[in-house]
Formats: sequence, C-alpha cells, structure tokens
Amino acid sequence: MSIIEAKGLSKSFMQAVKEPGLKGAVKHLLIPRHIEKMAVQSLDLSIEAGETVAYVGPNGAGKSTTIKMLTGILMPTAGSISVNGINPYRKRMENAAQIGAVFGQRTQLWWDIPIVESFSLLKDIYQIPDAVYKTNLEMFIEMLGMREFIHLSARKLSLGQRMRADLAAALLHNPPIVYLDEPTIGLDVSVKQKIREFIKKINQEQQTTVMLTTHDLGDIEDLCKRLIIIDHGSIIYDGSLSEVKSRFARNRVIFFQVGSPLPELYQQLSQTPGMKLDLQNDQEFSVSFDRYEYTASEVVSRVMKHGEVIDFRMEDANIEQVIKAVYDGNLNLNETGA
Ligand SMILES: Nc1ncnc2c1ncn2[C@@H]1O[C@H](COP(=O)(O)OP(=O)(O)OP(=O)(O)O)[C@@H](O)[C@H]1O
Repeated sequence: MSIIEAKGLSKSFMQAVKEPGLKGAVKHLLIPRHIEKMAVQSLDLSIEAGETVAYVGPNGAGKSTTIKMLTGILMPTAGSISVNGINPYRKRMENAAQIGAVFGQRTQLWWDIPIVESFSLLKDIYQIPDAVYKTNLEMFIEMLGMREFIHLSARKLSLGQRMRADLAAALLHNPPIVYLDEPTIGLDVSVKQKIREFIKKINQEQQTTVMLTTHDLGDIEDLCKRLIIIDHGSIIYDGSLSEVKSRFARNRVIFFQVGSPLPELYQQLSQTPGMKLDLQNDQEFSVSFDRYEYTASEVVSRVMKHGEVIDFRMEDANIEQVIKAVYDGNLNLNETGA
C-alpha cells in the first residue's frame, strides 16, 4: 500500500459574501450571506514511500488545504486519507510522530529561546533516542551551515537562517514523510542550494517521502521526479516530471549568432506560422518553434541557407513554460492524453 493515500478527498469552506462599501458592511451585519467554496474537490492521491513529489498550482488552487488535511490540521469535508496507515485527523498525535512539516511562511520554533534549546525540547516531545538526536544534530548543523546561529533565538534569525533551523527541527525525529510548503520562499541562491542538497540527502539516505509545494521551478527540477498539478481544487496532471517536459513543452528555442545581418531571413521567419523570431541585435537572434511542426535541424538548415552561422545553441524544454501554459489556460493536459 502507498504511504500516502487519499480517495475522493474534498474540503469546502463557507466564505462571507459582502457587497462593497458601508451599506454592504451594515447589510452583511444584519443579514450575513455565505457561499460554499470548494477548495479541494474529489482528489485521489497515491504516493509511494521514498518518492519526491512536487505539488504545484496557481495561487488559490488548493495546495495548502490539501497539505493541511494530510497533516491532520484540517478535517476533510468528504473522502478518506491514510498516511502510513493512520487517519491524520482522527489520530493527530500518532500522525505528528511520523511526519515532518515546514510551512515556509510560518515557524514552528519557539520565538524567544535559542535554536539549540528548541531542538532539545523537540527531542523530548518526540522522544528521540540520545544517539539518534546527537548524530542528526551534528549532521544537520554541518549540512545546513547552522553553527554560527545555533545559540541565537528564532526572533534574531534572518529568513534564510530561520528556514534552515525550521527544516532541521522538522526532521530531527527521522520522520518517514516530510511536507514542505514553500521551503525556499524569499531565500538567496546559496541558501536555496543548501536546503535542496539537504532534502536530497535525506531522501536518498533515509528514503524519506517528500511532498513539496513550491512556486520555485528550480526546486522542482532539482528535487522531484514526479509532478502533480492542481488547479481549482482538482488534479489536472499527475505523472513524471521528465514526461511532462518532453510531452508538453511544445516550444523549443534555438539561439543563433550569424556572420552578417540577414534581413531577408528575419522577415521570412517572422511570417512563418509556428515560428517566432526574437532579434537581440543585427547578428544575434533566437527562433522559438513548435516541435510538433518543425524539427531542430529544419530550423538550423533554414538559417544556414541564408548565411554563415558562427554559433548556435538549443535551450532545453523548461517546466516553467509548461506550468505557465497550464496556469494561463493555454494548455489542457488532459486533452493531450495525460
Ligand atoms: N480558512 C479558509 N476559509 C475560507 N476559505 C479558505 C480558507 N482556506 C483556504 N480557503 C480558500 O480555498 C481556496 C484554496 O486555498 P489554498 O490556500 O489551499 O490555496 P493554495 O493553492 O495553497 O494557494 P497559494 O499558492 O496562494 O498558497 C482559496 O480560494 C482560498 O480562498
């Protein structure tokens, strides 16, 4: 059986409907009106132990609501969930012992006590054996570069320091499952890198199941093999990241540097359906093309016919383009056979 299993999972909220202005506020006070908002609708989810899954979607798609149900914070309106054989809402304590969670926007550390003391409290709460605690603490301090701030309180930490401390806190008890909700939000490149390497190591060495919610596509490409896209509370794609890249990233881009300006070619390319010319200057340009209509060699030979090509390089399919197309409503993955 899968380590995380959800069937027909739904969650609705009652949202107040208020007309604008003072009149609307008074009216709402006297006769409050609410509508039911379906945040998550009939979601089926099945995640195997050791998987790294990116759970992505536009703002308001239902990502956090799903994670909150999986962690036991929210009770589903309908459907069932089993996390390592446990119903997270009914058995919140048991569920907490087997999961780690990082909510990037919030901290689970005690605000006014040194980080190392927070860790020590977590050791008692989770009843982590001395040897495990010692080994993990040393490894986490080293890998996440926490030595310089381990004796400061959470209040005094920068965002990047706080996030590393939060990640360590979530994993001290070696949970088999970790939920990461925007763990790299607002962080600089080097801290992001540390966090990604750490997550990779934990996943590889301990087969920790990772479910990652992020708007950072670098996180996804670096960490996840499987991609689940949710929109308006429903899953619209669930499959491998490489498959989505190769099947759905229709556009390829080739960058060219040519020996002399080629105005005739530029005019021809900009009038060709399925191709788009982007001129950087007289002798440098890129051609993006629909790879279901043209091959890369067709594009290259068309340019070569017009003049000397000094250099060219092709850009790999980018997951960002795919997700953006889904967000913008330009790509229906179901229609393409997902
Ligand atoms: N406590 C709540 N009360 C009422 N509506 C809620 C509540 N929590 C979430 N919603 C609504 O449910 C929908 C899904 O919200 P959710 O926070 O799960 O989205 P999300 O995908 O995590 O978005 P984001 O990327 O912006 O964090 C939204 O329309 C939101 O307004």
